Amino acid sequence: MLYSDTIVALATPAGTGAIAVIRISGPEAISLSDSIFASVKKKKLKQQKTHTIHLGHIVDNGKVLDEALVSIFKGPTSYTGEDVVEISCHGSPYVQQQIVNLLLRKGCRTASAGEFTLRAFLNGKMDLSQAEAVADLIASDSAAAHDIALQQMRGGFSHEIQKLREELLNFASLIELELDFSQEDVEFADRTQFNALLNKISEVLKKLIDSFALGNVIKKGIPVAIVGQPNVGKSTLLNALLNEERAIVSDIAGTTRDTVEDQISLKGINFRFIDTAGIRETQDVVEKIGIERTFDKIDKARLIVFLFDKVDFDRSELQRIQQRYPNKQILPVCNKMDLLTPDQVEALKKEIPNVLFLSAKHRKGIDVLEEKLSGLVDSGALSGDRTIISNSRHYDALLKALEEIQKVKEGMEMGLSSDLMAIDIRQALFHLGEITGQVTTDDLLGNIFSNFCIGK
Ligand SMILES: Nc1nc2c(c(=O)[nH]1)N(C=O)[C@@H](CNc1ccc(C(=O)N[C@@H](CCC(=O)O)C(=O)O)cc1)CN2
Ligand SMILES: Nc1nc2c(ncn2[C@@H]2O[C@H](COP(=O)(O)OP(=O)(O)OP(=O)(O)O)[C@@H](O)[C@H]2O)c(=O)[nH]1
Ligand SMILES: [Mg+2]
Repeated sequence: MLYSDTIVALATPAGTGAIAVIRISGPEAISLSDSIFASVKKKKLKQQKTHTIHLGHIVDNGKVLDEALVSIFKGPTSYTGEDVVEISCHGSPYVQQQIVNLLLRKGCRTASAGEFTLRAFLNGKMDLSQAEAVADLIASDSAAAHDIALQQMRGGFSHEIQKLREELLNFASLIELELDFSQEDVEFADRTQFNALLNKISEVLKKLIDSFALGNVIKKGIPVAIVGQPNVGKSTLLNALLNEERAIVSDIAGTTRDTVEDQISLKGINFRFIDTAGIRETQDVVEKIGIERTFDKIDKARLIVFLFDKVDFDRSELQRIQQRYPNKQILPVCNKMDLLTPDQVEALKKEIPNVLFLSAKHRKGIDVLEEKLSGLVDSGALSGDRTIISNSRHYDALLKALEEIQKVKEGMEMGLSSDLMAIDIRQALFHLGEITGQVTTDDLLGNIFSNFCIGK
């Protein structure tokens, strides 16, 4: 047992609810609970089996505070690996506070953010990437982000990394052993097998690294900038997409000054739409700042909806944006189709092959745009078992691990001596271990768990 103190925290949100859950973990969890709980069956929790629930009263100095259900989980078969007790009490803030205070008086300590999960990690109940996934799962607000977190929580990719790391560790030991026999020129580590392992590891690492572009974007929501000249209907389109009068619309060119943004989920993926100030030459100081912000937002966006509203729109503006952002997906969209003749529509279609038509004001064609946007996200990558990483800490560690693996491979090809190769292998092992938590520092753990909720 790593910890000698017993921690307590409210596991449900503060405030009034039907029921609130108070969570206790540590060596004294059961005895402390016994000291404040009188079960209707008159049996002590200590005598009860793990994973059982008991009805009774929470009593403070002979005074009944609440009727409650108490669940017990005996270590090591619990979430944290320690003895855990959960008190489900009535959800009044007063009752919650009284019970927590009572437990503090009896000798519990207030849990810090994420401390239950930190203990689960330190007690070997989960590895670090699984613990991080718990926080991601709680924070996930779209189906896709939820899927990624859940997969990671189940150990999807950390088990794979762990296995590869062990195989690499094996070779490291053999190669280090060769150092002891350096006079005799022996090779304990089969170089062909070792090379095959290095290739396998690089392949896995590369796949995971590539998945980050999508994973990160899914976690944060895909930023889509709506840009175009003043008055083309950008704010109207934002409102239509959000189904809410979010941005001010008027027939005065230059209405939107500051950017306005909001999220919606399309087919389980979050998109963050950013309405921007219309681009034009202007002497207005405030409008100028707004237009600068438009370009800042385009820099950060992943997709650009270029909106225009008439047949004779300024083609040079579209070209300028295409030239300035050659690596971004730009979607030309023609608004106010209600004002166009069928001939004009046909002509535009011919000129701009992938153009979409809609009428933001009349909410026509919005579904086509939505369809198109969600189609642009590589949905094939989302379905199936492919692992997607979404955590930048993992991404950094994977990049560094891959770099070291490449060094080892190059070293082998150049016939580098075992001692130098061993150093690079150790580095690779270090970075792989950072992901699963086999290598940690207090700083790192502090960083990760302080972002959790209290009670988690
Ligand atoms: N009331 C409650 N609900 C909860 C949690 C919790 O801690 N309490 N969880 C917290 O996040 C999640 C469930 N996760 C859990 C994971 C493991 C164990 C557990 O007791 N594991 C044991 C024994 C498993 C068994 O054999 O039944 C173990 O792993 O050894 C409990 C909850 C979501 N819902
Ligand atoms: N006929 C028609 N008018 C539209 C349509 N969409 C928007 N409008 C009108 O176009 C005018 C400008 O709309 P906004 O949404 O404010 O335009 P904007 O692009 O945000 O303009 P700035 O913020 O000034 O850059 C308003 O009068 C809208 O009602 C449409 O589909 N058809
Ligand atoms: Mg506007």
